[in-house]
Amino acid sequence: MTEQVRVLIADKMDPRAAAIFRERGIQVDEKSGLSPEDLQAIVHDYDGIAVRSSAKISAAIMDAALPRLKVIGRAGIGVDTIDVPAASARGIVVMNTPFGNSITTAEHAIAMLFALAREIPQADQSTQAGKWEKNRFMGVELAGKTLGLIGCGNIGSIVADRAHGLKMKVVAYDPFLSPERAVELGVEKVELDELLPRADFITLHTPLTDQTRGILSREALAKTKKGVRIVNCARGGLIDEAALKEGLESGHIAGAALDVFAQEPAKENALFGTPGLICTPHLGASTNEAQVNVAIQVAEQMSDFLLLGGITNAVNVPSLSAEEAPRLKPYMALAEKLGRLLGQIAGTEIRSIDIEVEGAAAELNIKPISGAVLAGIMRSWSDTVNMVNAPFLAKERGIGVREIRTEREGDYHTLVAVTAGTDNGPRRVEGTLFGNSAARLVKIFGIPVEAELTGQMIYIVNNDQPGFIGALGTELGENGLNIATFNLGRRKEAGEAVALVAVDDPITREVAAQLRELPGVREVVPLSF
Ligand SMILES: NC(=O)C1=CN([C@@H]2O[C@H](COP(=O)(O)OP(=O)(O)OC[C@H]3O[C@@H](n4cnc5c(N)ncnc54)[C@H](O)[C@@H]3O)[C@@H](O)[C@H]2O)C=CC1
Ligand SMILES: O=C(O)C(=O)COP(=O)(O)O
Repeated sequence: MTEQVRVLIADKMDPRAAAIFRERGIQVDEKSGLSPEDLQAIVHDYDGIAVRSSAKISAAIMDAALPRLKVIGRAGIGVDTIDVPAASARGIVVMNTPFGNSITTAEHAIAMLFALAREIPQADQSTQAGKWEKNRFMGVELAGKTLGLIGCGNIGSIVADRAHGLKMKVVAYDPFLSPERAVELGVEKVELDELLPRADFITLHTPLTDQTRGILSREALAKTKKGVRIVNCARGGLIDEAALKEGLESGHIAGAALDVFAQEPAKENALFGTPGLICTPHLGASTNEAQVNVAIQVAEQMSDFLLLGGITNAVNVPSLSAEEAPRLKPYMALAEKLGRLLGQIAGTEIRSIDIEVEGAAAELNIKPISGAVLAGIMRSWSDTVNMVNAPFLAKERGIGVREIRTEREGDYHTLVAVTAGTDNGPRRVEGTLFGNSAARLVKIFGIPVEAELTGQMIYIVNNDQPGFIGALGTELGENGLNIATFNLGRRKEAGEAVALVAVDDPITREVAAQLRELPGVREVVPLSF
């Protein structure tokens, strides 16, 4: 009986997320506002955890959630509250919903621009306090001003579009923005050092990474135009908060509108009360529309993954649609078996891995196939490897991986070949699918052999000589090992031969040693699949 799939919604989320999980037969618990300790205490019971930005998912929480946890779903964009490298190393998929709240967040940035330009929060407070300070509040127009975008991806592009509607000139600093895309968006692509002194308003729209942390540093802020107004609806760590406070106090910076803070929840912050500062409590994504979008998307994506193996919007593993997944499944099983075979025979000697797909296999997404090969190879070294962490582990061990696609068909309508580069030269295995589903090895180290890779097996290389098969059968029989299948191949008559023998029970070290003593035997490797 398969175990009930369970998901924890660990943050406040639109009820549609839970409804979707339930509709799809997944058991769901909703527990927002837990302390890290309380979260850590309960996570072992779940296959998936859905979060927004409040529940932080650290390596310690993942460790407590293993071996069961398979996926962390972010109902939103930023994954900086999830330790993604730790998830990758542990084989846990992390997915987000990259578009669901982008319009809403861009609109918040525009709202902040207006709030800064006309001091709306301050004027509101003063008016409701009965002061009627008509002469105190003198704003600036947005029309004709230069908006400097730092980060011009999904949200930055929407902000640019809205700013054009407001008749602003838009310049953007984003090293990954292509000149063609900049033209398409009608923005002028500039370097940061050019943007800083030119912009009347600056808005930030990058993720928080090691490269972007402190991008508006003290030095950068010093290069801005006098009277600049700054909006941050991206991440707190992007601005040096102490330098921002000084800039506001000195009057060099006319205003700053912050939705996000270096420390959240920001119940205390040295910036609070500084003249010209406007704050909202990380509301960028908080509209009904955005929350419905991200809740539905995250629940659909996580359910597709947990129930069907489909991967959408994962940030640490290539995508695989729920439609593709069933077609790829037999190939991934074949790829994993070929990998396991190589891993057990060539073991830790492997320095590089070439994965080739030919014929029908070449029409498919190669990434999951190569992920399965790597997982198969490395599973002989560690049993916590899966296709998510295998590419990272390969990289960590300095193993070069190449993927090669050949459209033409050879002897088989579909073929997956894996070549491991070792200190003793290349070792190549090839496999196909019979009837589009049954995995078969068809060639091992240049020798044609047809074998199902299953259960307990022995791989034997011997000199092709009369009497060997009889002697092998007798030796196995004397050790109480029943032969299930016997697959033979040879390079040429009286040359090198291989046998892949499936047996009903595991082969002990002692039996393997006895087999090595048989006349003409060159190599014996017990295998398990
Ligand atoms: N306040 C809120 O509630 C929300 C905040 N966000 C934040 O907004 C960020 C941006 O979201 P999207 O536009 O959807 O992401 P995106 O990935 O579409 O765009 C990010 C852009 O930043 C650029 N970038 C990366 N490194 C850079 C660097 N060193 N300098 C300049 N640009 C750089 C990228 O090239 C990319 O174009 C998210 O990562 C998230 O942290 C997102 C949604 C809601
Ligand atoms: O999507 C994002 O990156 C956000 O910052 C939104 O955060 P939230 O889901 O509102 O906690």
